[in-house]
Amino acid sequence: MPPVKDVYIAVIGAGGVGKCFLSQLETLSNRLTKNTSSLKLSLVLVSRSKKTLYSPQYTALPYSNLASSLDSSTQEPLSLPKIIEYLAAAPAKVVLVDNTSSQDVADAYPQVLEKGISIVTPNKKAFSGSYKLWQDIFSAASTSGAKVYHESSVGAGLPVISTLKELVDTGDEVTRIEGVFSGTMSFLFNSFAPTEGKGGKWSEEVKKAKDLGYTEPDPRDDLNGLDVARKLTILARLAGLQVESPTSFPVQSLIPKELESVGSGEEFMQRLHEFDGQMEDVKVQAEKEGKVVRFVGSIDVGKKEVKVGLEKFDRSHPIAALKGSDNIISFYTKRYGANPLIIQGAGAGGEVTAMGVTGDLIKVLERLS
Ligand SMILES: NC(=O)C1=CN([C@@H]2O[C@H](COP(=O)(O)OP(=O)(O)OC[C@H]3O[C@@H](n4cnc5c(N)ncnc54)[C@H](OP(=O)(O)O)[C@@H]3O)[C@@H](O)[C@H]2O)C=CC1
Ligand SMILES: N[C@@H](CC=O)C(=O)O
Ligand code: NA
Repeated sequence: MPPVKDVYIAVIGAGGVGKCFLSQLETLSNRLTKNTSSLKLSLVLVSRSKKTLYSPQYTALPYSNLASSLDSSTQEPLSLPKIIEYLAAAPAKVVLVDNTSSQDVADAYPQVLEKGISIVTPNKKAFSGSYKLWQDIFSAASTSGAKVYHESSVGAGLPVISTLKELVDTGDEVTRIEGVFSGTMSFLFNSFAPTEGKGGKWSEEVKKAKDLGYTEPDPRDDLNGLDVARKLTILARLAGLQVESPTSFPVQSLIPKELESVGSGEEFMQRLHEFDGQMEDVKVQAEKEGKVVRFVGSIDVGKKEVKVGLEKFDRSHPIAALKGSDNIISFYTKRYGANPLIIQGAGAGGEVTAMGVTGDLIKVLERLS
């Protein structure tokens, strides 16, 4: 039997996605042990915004009661530089799993990768931040040999990024990418403006989307179009466009003007119902044309144009007929011709997002030398 190779796993962020990931990690770890794999995964650190639980000697943390052990941890919370220092000193390969939506954590990826620590993440901030950060991340990874995967940053666990990379790497020419890229927006419009029936109140549907774990930690990041703009920035860059940032192209915001300067997400949620009439008008306008309204995005690679916003669709259109939090993403390419390659399914939710993260971890494990 080959000697057992240790791989240490550190998880930052234990919210909706993070908790599901930890449970999938436990299953993966047990499966490797049961199959007498040559790999042994040890969870050595878990952290939330104000709590850290870690193993100073890199022995594996137990999975039982992990959430409560983290909540009641009396260990001094480690700052990001301290976490990187701790992981860099580990006596084996390390994978950092970033399950936050933190820009600070994202900004540290180049330093993490430089130290040979691989990264898997659903966090969009690193790959849709400045173009310089994007370049620094991939150059640090190629210099150190560390791996970086972010499948769940677009379309949650749906194989969107891996598919686009394969189209590009095998020499296909991607001409256009379009569709519904937000689980939250999909859920909102499918329930607020359904193809049949009346639909619910806008603010109540927003609350439901938040309770179901579809929204960003602050739902305004979905409603202002920025979450979709981030995803399109990532896809456009992978398709070869040098998009500077998610604010460098037209993005329609659904935040009522009157609430743009509201300080907290909580206050925003409390006051949103005052402006339900605005979205109702948009819905009625589309209905007068026999259509429904949906929030979509598109990338025209040839024209170098990216845009995000509301559009009206016939009720029979595949985008109008989506259900739940489903995304639909169409890749138009030279090889696929007039009939695009289409990916459709749940685009938000803890379990499906964590699946993309765990899948990425498996890819890293397969590639670690
Ligand atoms: N939810 C979904 O359907 C999808 C989410 N994603 C992405 O997954 C990521 C996680 O989303 P989700 O789980 O829903 O969000 P949550 O708000 O539920 O969880 C975020 C977690 O990150 C922790 N956190 C935030 N900042 C820091 C920090 N600086 N250091 C340590 N921990 C931190 C929070 O700590 P605390 O618990 O203390 O607040 C919390 O545990 C986001 O990037 C999101 O965009 C991607 C696709 C789909
Ligand atoms: N808030 C996002 C979560 C996944 O990226 C969405 O609704 O799509
Ligand atoms: Na994905």
